[in-house]
Amino acid sequence: MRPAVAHKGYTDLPDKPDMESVFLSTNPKVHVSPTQLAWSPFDIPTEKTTFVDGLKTVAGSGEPSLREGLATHVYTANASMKNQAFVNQDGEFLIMPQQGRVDVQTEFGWLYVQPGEFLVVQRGIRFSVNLPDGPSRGYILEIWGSNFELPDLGPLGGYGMANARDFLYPQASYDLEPVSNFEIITKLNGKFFKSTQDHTPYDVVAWHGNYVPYKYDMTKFVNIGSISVDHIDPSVFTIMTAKSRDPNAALADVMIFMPRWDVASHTYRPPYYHRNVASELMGLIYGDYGGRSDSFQPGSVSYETGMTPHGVAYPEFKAASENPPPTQQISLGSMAFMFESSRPFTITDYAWKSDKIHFHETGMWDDLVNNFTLHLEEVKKLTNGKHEHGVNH
Ligand SMILES: O=C(O)Cc1cc(O)ccc1O
Ligand SMILES: [Fe+2]
Repeated sequence: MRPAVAHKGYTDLPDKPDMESVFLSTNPKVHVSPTQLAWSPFDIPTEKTTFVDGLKTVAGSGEPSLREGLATHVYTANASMKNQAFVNQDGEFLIMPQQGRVDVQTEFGWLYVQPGEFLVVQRGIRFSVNLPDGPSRGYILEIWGSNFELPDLGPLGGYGMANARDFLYPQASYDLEPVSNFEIITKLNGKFFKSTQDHTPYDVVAWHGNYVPYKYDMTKFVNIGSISVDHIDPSVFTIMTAKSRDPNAALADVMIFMPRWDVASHTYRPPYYHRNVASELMGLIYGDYGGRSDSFQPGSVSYETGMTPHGVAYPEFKAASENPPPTQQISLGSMAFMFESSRPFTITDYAWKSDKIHFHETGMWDDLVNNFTLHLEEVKKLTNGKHEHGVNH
């Protein structure tokens, strides 16, 4: 209804001592360590703290003005943002509540996000975090110079892992209440600024396009894994990826470790003891993650920099080494293969005329009845004929 440019100008806000945006080792405020690091859950303060007040940076790399790098934050909040919006002009925020739901108003509409889900708000979009039922704590991954996208599925084909259909977008919604004093907090180059305006930013009546906040329920993830041998590279657990300028290395991958069958034979199934190129910052939404650090709890953070050795503690190693392999196997003692092409084949004269050629007995599918209509008839009986075709009950 009113353009965002209509405001009363920017004023500087004091630096946030618990936030960082310059991760170059020449910055005396950042620390370098090859040690395995871990943090217990960060306390939710008792004094009034909004999402923006409660932002704290844990680790990162690069610097936002160069459009290169990323930062990992946690937030702890106990108060909704009232007549206040936040806009990050540095990069994209992926927000993963760990405790307490958040009801997030954005310029494009509302997104209600619970622990187990995450929300992505792109660079430059105003949003307010409301707490519908009490305090909230969560993890944030911020990326500079890139956007989150689904990974290529490669040989998996058309679907699996995070399916596009499970990403939810807000419905356009707008506020009409007269607002006399609305505050916008801007983050630019890690510094904070305030501007006020006498109208709400949530006055967008319609939108189109795809540069829009979205959310994803991580329990919808379709796990892919080995069904023969070997512990697969955890890249199979990638929900979203963000490209870097190096075609061979992502700026960031967001991965999930959730309940799944781990059925491989002759395989040590926990994460192998490893030293790898990736820097790994992990959190826990709920439950446990065996043996990673001595006190990894929901809300904790653990971190190893690339090439720092790590792996599970001895009790996990022992249990995994002693557990018998699963016994159920498909078609034990058989092996089939397939040659596949995008091209329709034609059949040679030799093959066509061969006395080996034969055709399927068409009757072999006759017993397949129309279960859909049969089911409807059944429902009709159970509902005394009140069930109508095509009506969704
Ligand atoms: O270190 C971890 O716990 C994460 C992880 C999981 C896995 O299955 C393989 C490698 C890896 O880094
Ligand atoms: Fe690892």
